[in-house]
Amino acid sequence: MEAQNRLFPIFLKLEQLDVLVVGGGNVALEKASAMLRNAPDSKISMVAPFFREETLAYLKDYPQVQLIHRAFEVQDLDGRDLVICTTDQYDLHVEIRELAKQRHLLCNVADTPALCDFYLGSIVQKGDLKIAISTNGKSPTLAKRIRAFLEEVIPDDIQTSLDSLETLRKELKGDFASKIQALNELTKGLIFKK
Ligand SMILES: C[C@@]1(CC(=O)O)c2cc3[nH]c(cc4nc(cc5[nH]c(cc(n2)[C@H]1CCC(=O)O)[C@@](C)(CC(=O)O)[C@@H]5CCC(=O)O)C(CC(=O)O)=C4CCC(=O)O)c(CCC(=O)O)c3CC(=O)O
Ligand SMILES: NC(=O)C1=CN([C@@H]2O[C@H](COP(=O)(O)OP(=O)(O)OC[C@H]3O[C@@H](n4cnc5c(N)ncnc54)[C@H](O)[C@@H]3O)[C@@H](O)[C@H]2O)C=CC1
Repeated sequence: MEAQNRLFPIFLKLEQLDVLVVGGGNVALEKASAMLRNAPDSKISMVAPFFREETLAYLKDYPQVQLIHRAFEVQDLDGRDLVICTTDQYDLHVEIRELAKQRHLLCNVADTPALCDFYLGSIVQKGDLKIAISTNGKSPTLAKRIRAFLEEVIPDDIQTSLDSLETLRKELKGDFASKIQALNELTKGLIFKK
């Protein structure tokens, strides 16, 4: 079947990357908190002439997040891996997107999908299990609803299964193919029957 949603999801180790958020308002808070909820040690810098109180209050618990209190300047992109634009300045976002392309750094423009190299997803977290949901940009609200549904139906003790499987995985002897076969057998009846 041909893919309808052609986005390719990956799971980033944000503590090893350097993220710049341009803007310090509501959307900046939404995107920064999405990263920090998942990766509390994320290396993030935020540049804005004005930071909303709510943003500052939230960031108090994350002293590693660097705040730069002025308008964006080109050198703010130096050494970054990702840039997320959240201001109310469309022309600035177009300019940053262009600068990011030249530097081969990935760019998200929160309110303009056409300018994005990647989208943030809705994230389900249960211990080590993490599920990222994308609606291909069509309805973030539906993504949020599906997240809430999955949070509800996935058992909280899924972590126990994961821990047992990790132990087993380490203990299993034999070649690659026989390990796969054993793990497939073991997990057959584990969850979600149709
Ligand atoms: C393309 C994308 C780019 C990106 O931001 O990466 C994007 C774009 C836009 N969002 C807009 C609005 C809203 N976004 C949310 C919420 C979330 N948005 C998120 C991701 C994404 N949003 C990416 C696609 C994800 C996908 O494929 O589904 C989530 C999943 C992740 C996160 O942000 O952490 C997070 C839910 C997290 C959760 O709770 O689980 C809500 C609802 C709410 O806040 O309750 C609203 C208001 C209601 C509405 O409009 O639907 C607008 C309109 C702007 C305007 O009107 O001007 C645009 C621009 C446009 O669509 O043109
Ligand atoms: N608030 C929301 O939930 C949503 C907002 N939007 C859109 O997203 C944009 C941003 O919204 P908000 O975060 O609510 O606005 P906001 O007013 O809370 O924040 C805008 C931020 O951009 C910063 N900024 C402005 N010029 C800058 C520059 N040259 N360099 C660096 N930072 C700069 C401001 O200092 C401020 O921190 C708006 O265009 C809005 O229409 C879209 C969807 C939802």
